[in-house]
Amino acid sequence: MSTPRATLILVRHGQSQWNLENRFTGWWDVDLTEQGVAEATAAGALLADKGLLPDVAFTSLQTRAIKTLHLALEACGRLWIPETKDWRLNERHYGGLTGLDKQQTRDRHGDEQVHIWRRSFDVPPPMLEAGGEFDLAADPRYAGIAVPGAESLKLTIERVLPYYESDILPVLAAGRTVIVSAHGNSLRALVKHLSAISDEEISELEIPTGQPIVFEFGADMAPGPRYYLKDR
Ligand SMILES: O=C(O)[C@H](O)COP(=O)(O)O
Repeated sequence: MSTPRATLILVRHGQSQWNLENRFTGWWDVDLTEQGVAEATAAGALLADKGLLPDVAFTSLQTRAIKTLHLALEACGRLWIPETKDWRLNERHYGGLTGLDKQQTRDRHGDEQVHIWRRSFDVPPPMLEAGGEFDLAADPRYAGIAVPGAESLKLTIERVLPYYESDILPVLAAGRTVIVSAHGNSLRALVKHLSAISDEEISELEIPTGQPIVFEFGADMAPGPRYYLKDR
């Protein structure tokens, strides 16, 4: 009997309150908006409609991704599947930009600087002030974890990729259909690796909210081209 084909479904959380307010979010824990709830439910309905049903789930420690996962799984009748939450799937840490309005930050520092902070490969945003309003060091969910002060995409990749390789890839290699509900930049990290996107070209890649992206793997576990499930 042949092993079923490994399939990876990536979903960025639905619209969050700070996506709506246009604020830098990173590790700060904000909830979904009403539109975000609708997007997450629609993502699950699409999985059901296309008959692509996940058997195993992974998500971050952040409410917006966890809720997106649960809403999507409920919509496709798969709330019962095993799920693992891990900080290594968290959004990249926005450091000292956390909580700031993205437009006001552009007005203050210029479009180019903000683009570098948001989309460069290896320039991290300014460090978060320790002990300030957005310091998560004392948050019990991060007990025992060295919460970063700021992360570039490169630093994000340095924790997402080892986790993918140690925890997600073996499940895929067993021929399972895996769903990962995560964040714009933790998913850019994964897509960069799976689609072999260069450090330069990755600045162009945007991940829309609530839109399942699919990779099917070959028998050699090489990922095929990615596609949006809505287009199939
Ligand atoms: O953390 C955030 O602010 C967003 O989720 C992603 O932000 P970005 O589009 O600036 O990378």
